[in-house]
Amino acid sequence: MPAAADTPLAGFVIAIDGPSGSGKSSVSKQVARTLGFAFLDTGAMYRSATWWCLDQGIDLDDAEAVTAATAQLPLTIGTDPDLPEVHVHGVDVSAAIRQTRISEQVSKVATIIPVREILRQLQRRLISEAGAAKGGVVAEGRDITTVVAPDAQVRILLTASEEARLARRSTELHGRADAASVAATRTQIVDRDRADSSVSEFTVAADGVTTVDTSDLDFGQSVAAVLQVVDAARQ
Ligand SMILES: Nc1ncnc2c1ncn2[C@@H]1O[C@H](COP(=O)(O)OP(=O)(O)O)[C@@H](O)[C@H]1O
Ligand SMILES: Nc1ccn([C@H]2C[C@H](O)[C@@H](COP(=O)(O)OP(=O)(O)O)O2)c(=O)n1
Repeated sequence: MPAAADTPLAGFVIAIDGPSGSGKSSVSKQVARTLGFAFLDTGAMYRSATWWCLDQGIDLDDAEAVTAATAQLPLTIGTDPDLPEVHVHGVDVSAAIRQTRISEQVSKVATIIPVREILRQLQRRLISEAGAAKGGVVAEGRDITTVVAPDAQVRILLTASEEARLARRSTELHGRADAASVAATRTQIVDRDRADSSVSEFTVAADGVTTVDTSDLDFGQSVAAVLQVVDAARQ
């Protein structure tokens, strides 16, 4: 359950967690579009904190400095699934936060516990505001079902085999999934998930969380599978 100080969330909340490349971001966006709900990409917030620290010349191994910078993070994040723009200090960082230099370093920031608490509070506030404005919100990340919004009406762990996730990310980054491209993608998927799993459990579903395995599903089938879980909860 949420910590005592947390106020209840507004709107219908769908929380989706899972490892890198499981389809969280793309599937959650499409589910939000279909339902007319808002969408929150919490990974983009960790990426933005990383971008901000690097921009400020902060050593990412200095946990205190990273925490202090995150506490002052001048972040604006869009919750429209068709316009999930991210600005830091007025700069549109939507593309910059997806660059390899951020992907390779974001786990350093995401594994600092006080940073997680700062972003958790901000995420709960954004989920509540977006849920109130649109009637519902799909929020995705690594700890939404367990830590940020364990009180969500729907909680889903979106998984896929390592092979499927590597092939998807390789196709996204390199336009193909041959042996060399998959090998080049491995650091961004396998190593990052290993680091991230030291602070969040996103490989095994917690009590009350429904697992949706997309290994053998195409994109449309994955969206349909999530919508089926949502429909069942709304009956
Ligand atoms: N079920 C699926 N089948 C095939 N490709 C998918 C599926 N789900 C997502 N993808 C593709 O895989 C890539 C990674 O998906 P993404 O949503 O970014 O994953 P995550 O947010 O979990 O890292 C994207 O290019 C996306 O279009
Ligand atoms: N709720 C969250 C969301 C993301 N993170 C971390 C884990 C990831 O390494 C980074 C970036 O997340 P993001 O969802 O953009 O990563 P992928 O697109 O799935 O590869 O942030 C987290 O620790 N907790």
